[in-house]
Amino acid sequence: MQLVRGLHNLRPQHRGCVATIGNFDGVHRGHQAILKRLRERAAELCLPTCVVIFEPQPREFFTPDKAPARLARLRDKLELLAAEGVDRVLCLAFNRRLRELSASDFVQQVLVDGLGVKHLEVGDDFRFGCDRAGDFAFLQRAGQRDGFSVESAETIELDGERISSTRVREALASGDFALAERLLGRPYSIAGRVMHGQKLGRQLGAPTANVQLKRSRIPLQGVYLVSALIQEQRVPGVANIGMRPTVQGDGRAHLEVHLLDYAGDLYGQRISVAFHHKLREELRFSSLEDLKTAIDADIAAARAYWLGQPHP
Ligand SMILES: Cc1cc2nc3c(=O)[nH]c(=O)nc-3n(C[C@H](O)[C@H](O)[C@H](O)COP(=O)(O)O)c2cc1C
Ligand SMILES: Nc1ncnc2c1ncn2[C@@H]1O[C@H](COP(=O)(O)OP(=O)(O)OP(=O)(O)O)[C@@H](O)[C@H]1O
Repeated sequence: MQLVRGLHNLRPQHRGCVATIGNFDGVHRGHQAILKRLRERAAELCLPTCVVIFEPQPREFFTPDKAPARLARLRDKLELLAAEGVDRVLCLAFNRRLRELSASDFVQQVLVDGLGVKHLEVGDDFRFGCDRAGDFAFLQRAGQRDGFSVESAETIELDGERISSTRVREALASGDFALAERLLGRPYSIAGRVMHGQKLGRQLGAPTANVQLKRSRIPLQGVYLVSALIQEQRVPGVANIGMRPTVQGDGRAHLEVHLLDYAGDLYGQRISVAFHHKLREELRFSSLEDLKTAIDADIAAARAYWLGQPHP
């Protein structure tokens, strides 16, 4: 999959494609359905598929403090889109210039002059351009004028309700990982490189892999039953996501994973941590001894859980 950052990096050979536009945060089953349609249309027209995304996402630009925590950072989003068979991603910087672009200028500059779009696939609620003035009817008129077809994908629902990134975030916040998995079509996971920590974990009897988060806001906080994908092997464990109030934190959220019966060296490796069940909230303990007792209980709960389950 090819990544093109910014309109100025589009070349004549990028013209002519089947495209869709959106945030695609989490690449959930609604997104997957649109991407499937995109692949089908692309095969019919013998053209590559292109997904137009924004970085930051529009809400992060408008209200950085109120925008919801991302399900996936850009790197993970690109990996998920590649796994869906997307040929090209055009990543546009969402800034003042883009925000002020009218719907017709967006169509002209991005879709017509930039991408030479032949077919556009959008969700039924899709809106774009300054003040969200562009909608499906607008795109259809533009398509008739500029020579591209537009199709509105049917809404994908689960249990009678539309699947959305917002709904995945709500499922995670309420600890409903089974629902998150049904919305995403896979368990919710966070990937990152294992970094050196304070080396306190060993002292606590639970060595932990510190997974670099590289983002300030995470849609989860607390202690979880997890499994980590390490060189294509699933290893069960327990994880804490939070500020570690008991030890001297650095004011940033950390993801720390203790893997059951695992002794390998993970430093520098990129691992993917899948979340299966919430055990408890993160707490401030009055001593390291109390924290150790709590972590021992978390590990015992994880062992009991995995005993009753098929191996992850
Ligand atoms: C299963 C688990 C549960 C944890 N729960 C808490 C907690 O409730 N409160 C807290 O302050 N830290 C908690 N921690 C984080 C520990 O403080 C942290 O792992 C320890 O300080 C080791 O840090 P280090 O790897 O940087 O040495 C937890 C860690 C694990 C693995
Ligand atoms: N459940 C769904 N069924 C069909 N199309 C969808 C569904 N969810 C999103 N889409 C479409 O996928 C494209 C990208 O969606 P986008 O990520 O912007 O929205 P979303 O998943 O609904 O997120 P949010 O909850 O943040 O609004 C848009 O065209 C959107 O209409």
